Order: sequence, then C-alpha cells, then structure tokens
Amino acid sequence: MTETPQAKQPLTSLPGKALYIAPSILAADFSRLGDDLRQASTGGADMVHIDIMDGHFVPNLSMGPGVVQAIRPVTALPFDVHLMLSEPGRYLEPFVAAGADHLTIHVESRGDLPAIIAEIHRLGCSAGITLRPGTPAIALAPYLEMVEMVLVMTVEPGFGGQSFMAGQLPKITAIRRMMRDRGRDNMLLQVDGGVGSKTAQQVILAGANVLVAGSSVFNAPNGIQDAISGLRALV
Ligand SMILES: O=C(CO)[C@H](O)[C@H](O)COP(=O)(O)O
Repeated sequence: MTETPQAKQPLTSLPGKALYIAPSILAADFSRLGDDLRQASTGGADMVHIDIMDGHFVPNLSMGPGVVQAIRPVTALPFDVHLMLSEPGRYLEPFVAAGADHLTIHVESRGDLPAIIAEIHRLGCSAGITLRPGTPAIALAPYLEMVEMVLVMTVEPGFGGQSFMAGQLPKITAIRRMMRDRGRDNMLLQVDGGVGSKTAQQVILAGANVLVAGSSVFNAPNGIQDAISGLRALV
C-alpha cells in the first residue's frame, strides 16, 4: 500500500510564538534516531532541524533523502532542512518528496538563487537563506523579500558540537534591522551553532526567534525534554 504523503507545513503555518525551538538531529544518537526524535517531538520542539552536507560545500557528509523519508512517519512536526550543498538546486525535489517542509539554502552556493527559492515555493515549502560566519549580512539583502526565514550560522557549518561564535551577534541584530526596514519584522530569524542554556539568551536579545540546538538538546544531562523546556523558559 502506498502511504499518503503528509500535507506540507511551510514554516508560515507555525502557530504564533515568541520563540521556536528546532532540535538538530545531527547531534542525535543515530543508532536510535527514531526514539530521540520522538522524545524531541513530545518534549516540546516546534520543528525538526535536519542538516544535509555534501562533503564539498562543507568538509563533512551527513544524510540524504532516504534518512529524511525514514523518519518522516515518526513525528508530525515540520521538517526544517538546511542544505549545505554546493548545488542545492539539484536536490530540492528529492528532499521535498522525502518529507521536507522548509528548505534553507546558502547564499554562497552555486546556481540562480532567486529561481531556486521560487522552485522551493512551487514545491509547497517555505524557503530560507543562510550565510557562513565570514559572509557579511549585506549579502542577504537581495533575497530578504523572497524568503520566509534567515538562518545565521554561529559556527562554521559542517560539524555539530562546536563553540558558539559570539562575534556573530551583531550580524543577528543587523539582519533583524534589515527585516524591520523592509516591513518584514514578522520574519523568522534562526540561529544555529553552539546554542544552549549559556548562549541562547544573547541570541534572543540580538533578535533571533528560532533556536537550532543540537548537542545542548540531544546530549543534555537531564534529557531531551528538560533541555527543550529550559530553552523555552528563556523568554
Ligand atoms: O548546522 C550545523 C553544523 O553545520 C548544526 O546544526 C549545528 O552546529 C548544531 O549543532 P550544535 O548545537 O551541536 O552546535
């Protein structure tokens, strides 16, 4: 029997909240990924952050559409997929077919980015744009009115468990200001990399409203649910 695909949940369909928590499964125990994901889902996560790496755009490989498809039945939460790929345009359809609800691409990646963003929308998903720590905020300016979310990386993309780069905080503030200047203050501003109880407050004060948390959630001493509640309690 063929399963009916779940209706897409672009991030614009999220219920209004001051803060959204997006556990990054890169830090989950892959030998029991379904269990970890289920705990994050029942523990209060708002979406599931999935990191896709091609070993070229970043010096690491992670997972492909097969893994996304395998975990799709585990939770009804939206799948927020971060494409760390040199040529993201080549892989949109497989990830959307596997269950992605949102796709974020890098401003440094190759291709006609406005056309890629339009294709993400045509496939029924919301779209995001992100940048490496060394790329200035202004590089996003041409795309801010095309996407629903901006992701600021507070580590060099490619590996989980790295230290938070506090030098990226002014960039978060600058991007929030750019959103306001365009009358788009309701946009999602996501931060990813080293986010946990010691760093989340600064990120929120700088203007973020979506926290990606990998190690601080999946390796938390008191469990996944406790870590998510702790982050949520910060606002
Ligand atoms: O995108 C990533 C790495 O490229 C990870 O999502 C990010 O680093 C989260 O991991 P952690 O919370 O452990 O830092």
